[in-house]
Amino acid sequence: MARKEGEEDGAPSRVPHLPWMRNPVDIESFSGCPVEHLPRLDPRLVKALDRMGIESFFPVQVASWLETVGPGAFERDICINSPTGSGKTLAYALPIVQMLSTRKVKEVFDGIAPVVSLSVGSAVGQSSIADEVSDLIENPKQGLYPTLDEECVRMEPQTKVDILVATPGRLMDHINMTKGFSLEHLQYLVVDETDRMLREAYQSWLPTVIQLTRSTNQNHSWSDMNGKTLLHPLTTIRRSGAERGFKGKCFPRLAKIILSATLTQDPSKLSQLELHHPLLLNSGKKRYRIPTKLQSYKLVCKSNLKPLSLIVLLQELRGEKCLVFTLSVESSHRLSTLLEFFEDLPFKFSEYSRLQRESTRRKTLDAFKEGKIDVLIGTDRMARGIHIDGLKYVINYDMPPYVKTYIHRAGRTARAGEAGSCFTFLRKHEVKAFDKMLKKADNSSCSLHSLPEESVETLRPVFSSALKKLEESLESEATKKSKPGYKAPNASKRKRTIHT
Ligand SMILES: Nc1ncnc2c1ncn2[C@@H]1O[C@H](COP(=O)(O)OP(=O)(O)OP(=O)(O)O)[C@@H](O)[C@H]1O
Repeated sequence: MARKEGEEDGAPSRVPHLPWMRNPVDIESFSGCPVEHLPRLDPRLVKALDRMGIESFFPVQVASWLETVGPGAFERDICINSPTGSGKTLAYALPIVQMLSTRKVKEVFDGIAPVVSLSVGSAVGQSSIADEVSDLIENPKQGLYPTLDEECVRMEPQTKVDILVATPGRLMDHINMTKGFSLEHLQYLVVDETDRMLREAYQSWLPTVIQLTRSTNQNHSWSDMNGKTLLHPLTTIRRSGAERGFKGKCFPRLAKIILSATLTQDPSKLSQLELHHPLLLNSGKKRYRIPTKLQSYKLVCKSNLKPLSLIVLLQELRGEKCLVFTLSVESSHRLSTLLEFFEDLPFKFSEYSRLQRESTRRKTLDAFKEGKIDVLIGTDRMARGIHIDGLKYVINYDMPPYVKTYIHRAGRTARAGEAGSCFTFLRKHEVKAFDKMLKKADNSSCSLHSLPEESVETLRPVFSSALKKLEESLESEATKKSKPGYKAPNASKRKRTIHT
């Protein structure tokens, strides 16, 4: 039976299930490295990194480079378990861009088509599927192969990007429906946020991708009338150099990098990835690691006073950008509606929820990034993949259920070596469980933070009238929803875009 997230949160000393996880490469034994000192880095990439303001590499980036482009030569699939904000994106993007920039098939393409540099496409459901198709698929140009007998060659549309950034749902949409969309030349597969990706089946996206890439090189060669091969398709030469352990398996292989801040150890989940002699790069000794410059605080208060304590805490933070996490969309909505009935709060806040239209969510996030909103109230949906420059504070309005949840929520701050703080509201009886949960991670010390009682008390009179208004407001919303013909803001969108 598949384990739930919390069930595999073993004690710190627990021996990992899989032999290859027992002796990881310790990312912390690497130090940062100035960009120009990284061996074999293409000078064009040095310039690009300079334009991006990157002067030196973080340890995870150095470790990953050495195992892929460096002496490790990508002989093994790479599994990276490294904290939030530690720079995992560049740790895989840089080696892949460098390795693809020199691949043989590119030279072939360059010779026959006016494409010179690598192109990156996305299939993430942010634009319509039709727009994505036109960005990703090249329709055949007549006369591209003038020497071949037109009758022998069926010119099909084909994928025109070198690197595709995709969400599983949209990827599956293209696999199933887009003519000419093919993964048969895939050289590298990166699965970021691996633990989450493996938890969600997304129409079996992973077995499908692996299956589609397995039969490369064998299928289509073009023949003349006598069966003589005229031209092999423009297949990618996946890897050259030493390879290990390929008994009967396809070669060259599809090389993989998987990454997470909370990498699963569950063998049944990891086996779906069909990793090749995996090598684990791990940060520190423990399985979970909280960023070094993250300060954790707990605030103990009665549940009926939580909204007031939150307001007092937000007043203390003086309008600094802050994310507030609740356990459900309903409680996010309840909390933000309640706050609306407090006048003159010294911070601007907004709800951020999957119940809102995607366009509303995007506008809210932009306003937050631009500093027009100080506080976002939402659920764990905000805990993954969101990077907001200068975000210093995260508040767990509701206690996170698992240490992994804590790590991803808190990890929205204290990124890229910056300092940040995470506050967690707890009821008295939750304190013990919370302390125990945090102990599963490195750097888990957590101090008690108290709020001035008188500040909470001064808000009490407004609180009772705000609560009354809240109940009225929620009642009127419920009445609206129960009327025939009511359509939830994102109902139609959800139907069209599955699982993005
Ligand atoms: N070498 C570097 N120098 C300066 N900034 C960097 C460097 N590498 C990455 N960054 C910045 O650090 C931030 C965090 O990087 P990234 O999003 O890749 O972290 P992550 O490890 O993937 O985090 P998460 O697990 O939360 O997704 C980004 O703003 C990125 O631009």
